Amino acid sequence: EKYLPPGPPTVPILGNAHLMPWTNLHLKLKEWSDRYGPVYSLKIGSTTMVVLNEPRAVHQLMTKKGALYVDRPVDEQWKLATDGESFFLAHAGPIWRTMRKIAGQALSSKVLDGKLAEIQEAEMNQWMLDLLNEPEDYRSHTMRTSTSVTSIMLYGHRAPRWDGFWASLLEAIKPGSYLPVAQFPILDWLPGQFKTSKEVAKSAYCHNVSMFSRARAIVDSRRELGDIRESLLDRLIDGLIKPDIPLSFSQITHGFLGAMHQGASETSAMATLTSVLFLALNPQVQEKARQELDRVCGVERIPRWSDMENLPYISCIVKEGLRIRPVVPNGIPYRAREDSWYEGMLVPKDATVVVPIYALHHTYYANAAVYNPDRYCNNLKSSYENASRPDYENRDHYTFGSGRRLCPGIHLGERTVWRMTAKILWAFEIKRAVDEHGKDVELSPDAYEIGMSAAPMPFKVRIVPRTAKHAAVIRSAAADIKKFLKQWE
Ligand code: HEM
Repeated sequence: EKYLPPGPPTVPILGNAHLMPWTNLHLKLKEWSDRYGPVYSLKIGSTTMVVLNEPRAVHQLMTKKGALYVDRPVDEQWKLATDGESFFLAHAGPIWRTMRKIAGQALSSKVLDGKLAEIQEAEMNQWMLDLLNEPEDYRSHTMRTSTSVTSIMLYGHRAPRWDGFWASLLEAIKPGSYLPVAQFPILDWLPGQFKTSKEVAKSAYCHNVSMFSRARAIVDSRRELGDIRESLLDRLIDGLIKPDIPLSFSQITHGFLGAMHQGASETSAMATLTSVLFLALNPQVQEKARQELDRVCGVERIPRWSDMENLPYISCIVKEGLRIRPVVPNGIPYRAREDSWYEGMLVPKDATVVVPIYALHHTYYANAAVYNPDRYCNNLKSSYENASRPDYENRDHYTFGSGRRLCPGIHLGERTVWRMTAKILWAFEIKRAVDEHGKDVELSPDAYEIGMSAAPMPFKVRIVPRTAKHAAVIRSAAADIKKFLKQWE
């Protein structure tokens, strides 16, 4: 005990459990770091949690000793809700390793930028048309587009409408709904009525299994009709991707593809909505982006991912949005496999290890609370390249996690947010909404709903085409892609 990192004073039995807040844990994790040091520990009953709010500690432990921090904490509630199969929470054994390898190959930058590039661009162009026609519904259009891109990649089916089956996959119950704080085992210390009941976890499991099974059934039926597509599931079924060890039907359908869909759709949409919010609050950033876009694409051409190297300021905007409001503010916790040491402090075997993404982003970046895309003008490497750079002090952000459990959708997530950011800025002005008296409607950069992920609460903005010419280009591009998109329905 005496070698543990410092932390708040404990009380008998509870340890620090009574100090855990019900909301805004991300702010508390930062506050404790300011008080007790960047690496600190908490006692939750008999368990130890170690928080690493320091780039050096994350590098030394999560990257250099990654094999020790590759597991997730063991939690009964998680097991009930996922049958122990979910990619997110799986024990880091052979099945998890097999899933990681398949995801790494299927969602590599090469695959995404090959045959699948055109369909991602087309979906985003459709999004622009939707914004043009129904700007007030920008939130649901953004969610539909993000979930559609994911279902095309995973299942070969797009979500043409917000009220159809493929969009409804987004309603798969997220870990956050049955794990409000269970990831930090405080719930075991609270009276029964406050606990997330086991029933909730079990019903999350049944709901998700039925959604993911239906997705699989749709793919199986279309394949029976000879319609074979370029999706991850199609390639798995055809043996074009060969798992190192055989995965059962349920492991592929629920634990792997289902979990990937859960991890993909909302995260990318929320990251884009954060950029929309901060861009509305910072018209000067929009103006600077437009100058770059006009120089590279003019009015005639919609920007594409292949323009990325020539549009560095767009990449800065994407990175700054991911930094200032990370989508998973407290990360997903890890479990220490063995005792290890950091600067004379013990991280004991079985400790829950937390990399507090929001706290890191708001401690180590100059004027961290200020939205300033320019901070990235000398760091245009991808998030993936940044995650493994040896000069860890210059890492762009931790929004996709750390170490060996780094988000396997990092390339797809980054591309989706980049494409949306470039296209919306090229085509539209994002203006503050005005009320009936002509006054700006209040926009708060802090109005977020925070559970396991952080989602900006619905906010009002006006999304206005920059010129009639821009609107015409959107309409003509959308007419061209209608037929192309049809083949994914
Ligand atoms: C902006 C978009 C995204 C963000 C911010 C994001 C963030 C994260 C974070 C923070 C983690 C935890 C990493 C860790 O434990 O260190 C994670 C894990 C994961 N993400 Fe993402 N993600 C995004 C997009 C995606 C996409 C597009 C997919 C799949 C197509 C995906 C699938 C997953 C999966 C399966 C895991 C669990 C991996 C494991 O435990 O081994 N995510 N993501």
